[in-house]
Amino acid sequence: MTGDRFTLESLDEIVRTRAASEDPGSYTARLMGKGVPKIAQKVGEEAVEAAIAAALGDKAGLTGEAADLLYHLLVLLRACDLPLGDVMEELRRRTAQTGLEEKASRPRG
Ligand SMILES: N=c1c2ncn([C@@H]3O[C@H](COP(=O)(O)OP(=O)(O)OP(=O)(O)O)[C@@H](O)[C@H]3O)c2ncn1[C@@H]1O[C@H](COP(=O)(O)O)[C@@H](O)[C@H]1O
Repeated sequence: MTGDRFTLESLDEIVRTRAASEDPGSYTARLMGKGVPKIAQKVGEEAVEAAIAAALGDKAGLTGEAADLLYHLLVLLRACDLPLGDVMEELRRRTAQTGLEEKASRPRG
């Protein structure tokens, strides 16, 4: 049974609907209204909080911070008009090689 499966795509669909809503009670709509730089800042903050929770061995904290991070990343992708599917396709493409092979194929900066 897959009907009740909750995936990143499910959350992305919720974000899409709420971002387009003009509901004053929607955090998503309010955040979208603040623009890309503010949303990007939130992603950075949530990433740091998740990293700190992990470093402290705080598994419950990491669960919450990782959820915050993934949610805010989806809002950022939407604000940048970058479909989640494009990111998933990039991840799918990388499954053809190991992580170290992929790293070696990156242009050197
Ligand atoms: N998954 C989430 C989710 N995770 C975290 N958050 C919000 O992200 C915020 C992060 O908290 P912070 O303390 O870091 O930020 P803050 O102080 O509230 O905000 P700033 O003043 O820093 O901008 C909190 O307000 C959380 O409620 C989320 N808000 C919404 N969702 C999902 O989006 C759906 C739609 O939400 P609305 O758009 O609010 O209807 C919800 O039903 C959920 O499924």
